[in-house]
Amino acid sequence: MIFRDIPEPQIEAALNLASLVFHEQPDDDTYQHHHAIFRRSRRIGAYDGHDLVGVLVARSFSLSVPGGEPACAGVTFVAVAPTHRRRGVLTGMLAELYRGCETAGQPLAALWTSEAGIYGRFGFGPGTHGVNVEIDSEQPLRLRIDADLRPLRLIGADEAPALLASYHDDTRRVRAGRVARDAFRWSEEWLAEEDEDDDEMSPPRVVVLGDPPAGYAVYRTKGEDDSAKTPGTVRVDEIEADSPAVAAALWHYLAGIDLTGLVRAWGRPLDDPLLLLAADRDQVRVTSLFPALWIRLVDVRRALERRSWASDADLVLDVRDDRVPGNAGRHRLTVTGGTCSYRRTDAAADLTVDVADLAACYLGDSQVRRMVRTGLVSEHTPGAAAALDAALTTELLPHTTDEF
Ligand SMILES: CC(=O)SCCNC(=O)CCNC(=O)[C@H](O)C(C)(C)COP(=O)(O)OP(=O)(O)OC[C@H]1O[C@@H](n2cnc3c(N)ncnc32)[C@H](O)[C@@H]1OP(=O)(O)O
Repeated sequence: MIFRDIPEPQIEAALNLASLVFHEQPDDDTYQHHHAIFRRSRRIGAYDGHDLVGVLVARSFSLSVPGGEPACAGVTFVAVAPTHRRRGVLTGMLAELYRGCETAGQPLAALWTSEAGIYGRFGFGPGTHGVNVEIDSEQPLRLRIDADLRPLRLIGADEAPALLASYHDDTRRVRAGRVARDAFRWSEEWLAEEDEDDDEMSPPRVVVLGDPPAGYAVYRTKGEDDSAKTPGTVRVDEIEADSPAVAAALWHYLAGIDLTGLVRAWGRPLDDPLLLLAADRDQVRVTSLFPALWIRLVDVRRALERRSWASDADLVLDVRDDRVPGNAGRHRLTVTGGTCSYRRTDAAADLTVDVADLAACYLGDSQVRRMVRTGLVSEHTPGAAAALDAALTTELLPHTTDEF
């Protein structure tokens, strides 16, 4: 088996392999869209002789981390021919990816899983979580604070990138785990006319409060479904607000749209203020909690050095990583004044941690102390886990909206 980049003339073969594996028959528009993604990305192929039997696409973007935004390989379209499963094709493609990340200066890789059981063994850990929230909007939404009364306005999806891109970038500075959106991402993906998963959904609607914007929401609607006994539904894809009062105004608007009786907000952050603002938690319910973006610290030293830190620390980490040997072993993490250095050492370890668990804690989502309590991380020096947690902590939990 040979692993190498897929040349542009073979994109069609790679797309055909992906369609076969994902049991899909994309229409023309979707095919062209996927073709554009493949053209713009690194494409790793697995070849059995001349036959392409595996594909892995690595998109290139920056990911917000506390105090920075390092380059990240966004892994997607991972597909192995049904004839070649469980023969190490995925393993080989990921090894090739990790080698390429070093050359490309990408200390991080990230992905959304199809099945959560696949990627932990390759060093990925769930770096952000999301919650799905449902609001019963057959009755007026009751919130515990007053809403900002400034007028709301609907803008065209084509106007949104120019008006909202810098606002969205500001949110990335306070919420780690967010992908940078270029013009292609905004127009062709985030605000695409058709919803790729549900063709009954309306085009995207964008509502803005304030000028300049103090908050906005992106949503789609769907009419009542008699057979499923589902009322007209508002699906909220994104809502950002400068203040709780602005958030309250946007939620009231979304819950008050005529001919709808249900608001479904997908993948909200665990610390979404809505959950505290709701006067009736039977009306505003969390329906599921799931790992969202999985993160891989491909280069642990660079990844740690690219983020900012909340408190000083001096700890020796013994990192286990059997896929990227350069990461493995004992390193001294010294944090002073918000920045860190991370150097190899022979000193005794304070903590032994798998690289996937370190990734789960990297953006401030998971706690090292919890990992110690559950037996995943070994603490050799009492207090070491608490010290690392204090240094990693962030004001807001990390959160990812964009699937890729
Ligand atoms: C980011 C994304 O694109 S997510 C989409 C992932 N793609 C899919 O789900 C499409 C359908 N599935 C496939 O194409 C393939 O089965 C893949 C990509 C999931 C796995 O590819 P393979 O080449 O068979 O994996 P490979 O042989 O390298 O297996 C590596 C290890 O992962 C394990 N593994 C592979 N698939 C799975 C799975 N679905 N669940 C749990 N473990 C898995 C293997 O058992 C093996 O474990 P081992 O090292 O302990 O023996």
